[in-house]
Amino acid sequence: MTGFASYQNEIYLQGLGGQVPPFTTDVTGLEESARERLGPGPFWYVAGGAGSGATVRANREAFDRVRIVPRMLRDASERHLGVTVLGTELPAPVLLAPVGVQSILHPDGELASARAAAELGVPIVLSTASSYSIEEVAEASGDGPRWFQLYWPNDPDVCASILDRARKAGFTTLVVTLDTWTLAWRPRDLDQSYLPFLRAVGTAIPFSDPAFRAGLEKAPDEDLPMAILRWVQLFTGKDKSWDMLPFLREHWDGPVVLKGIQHIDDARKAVESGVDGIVVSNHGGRQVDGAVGSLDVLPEIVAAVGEQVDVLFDSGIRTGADIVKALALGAKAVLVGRPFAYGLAHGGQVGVRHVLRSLLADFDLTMGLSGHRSPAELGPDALR
Ligand SMILES: Cc1cc2nc3c(=O)[nH]c(=O)nc-3n(C[C@H](O)[C@H](O)[C@H](O)COP(=O)(O)O)c2cc1C
Ligand SMILES: O=C(O)C(=O)c1ccccc1
Repeated sequence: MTGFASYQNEIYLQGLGGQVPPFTTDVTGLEESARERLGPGPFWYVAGGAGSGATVRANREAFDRVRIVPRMLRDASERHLGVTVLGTELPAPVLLAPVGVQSILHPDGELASARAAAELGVPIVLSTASSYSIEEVAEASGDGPRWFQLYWPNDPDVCASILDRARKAGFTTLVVTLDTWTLAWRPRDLDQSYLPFLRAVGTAIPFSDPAFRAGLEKAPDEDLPMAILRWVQLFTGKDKSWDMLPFLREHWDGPVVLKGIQHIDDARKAVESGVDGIVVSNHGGRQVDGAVGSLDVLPEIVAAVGEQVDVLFDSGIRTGADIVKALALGAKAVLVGRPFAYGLAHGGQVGVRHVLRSLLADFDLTMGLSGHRSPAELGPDALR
């Protein structure tokens, strides 16, 4: 076995010396064990969804309705899983999704996940709601590939300043999240009155930003409530529209990707507005309750715009088979959210690395055993 699948051999061989993996290799089982490790606030902040949780369930049900049809005697023993997406070379078509406030899961937060991702060459997408600054995460990420996720602040000077810092710190691609201009009704968080930002977690990027600080009379550590208030005002987006996208182009010289697309008309608008890619995502079911499963809309969006822009996918990826399914339906790459967040909760950098290696090994083996040597060989005919 080659590549990521070698993690399987490594685990079995270590077993001969009496060693077992740091925690489960079943990524679908991580939520349960994270619940035992985390307090109810952080656990439900990650695991919860909008409203009744119907969209979280719809995301998984969409995967369950699609099945892989394996092919035999095609010599898929050697696989090449690498892809180039928007100018970034990926060892496999997988990125770490932007996940904010990671220090609620482990004190090393984004630094740990950046280090784990860099070890494997997997890109991170750093959230605007990071618990560490852009520059701190860039240092942890080292030579690792890194993209930056923007929550678009209402103040253009703050926006330009954050983008400037991200570019200077080696972030190559900009991912603009459109679906979270305010937080959804999230009963699991509301019942506990648990919101990390109001405790100044996930505010490191603006709090360390000169343009943000210029709008404050006192530094954030001298008047925390005021700084938090300004943070809320800045990131509760009121005034965004399609015709404002050129502003981002002016302030970013790399590829621009819109995250949170679910409707084909919005996918077409994204293309018309000249962006380079989209992420078909419903934010892991955290924003609109009762929404369609993200995988359900992927094929129609790929059919509408897949020739013009790179279509990425997230929401519900938990196994190697899920990655195969999303790629077969036309995604160029997938983003993984909660699984790596649970890995972080289980053991910082080592935990994220273990989750990523498990998921990638599972993907590698599922590719081979279903008769596919590379992502390019996957199409709708691989599925039923
Ligand atoms: C705890 C948590 C925090 C998140 N924070 C952000 C964020 O700051 N920015 C963003 O664009 N998406 C954020 N997301 C959404 C993820 O990027 C991604 O769309 C989603 O987690 C994918 O679904 P999955 O968790 O089922 O893989 C967050 C998700 C979780 C679970
Ligand atoms: O919780 C989320 O889903 C999310 O995207 C977010 C929004 C603002 C700050 C941190 C995370």
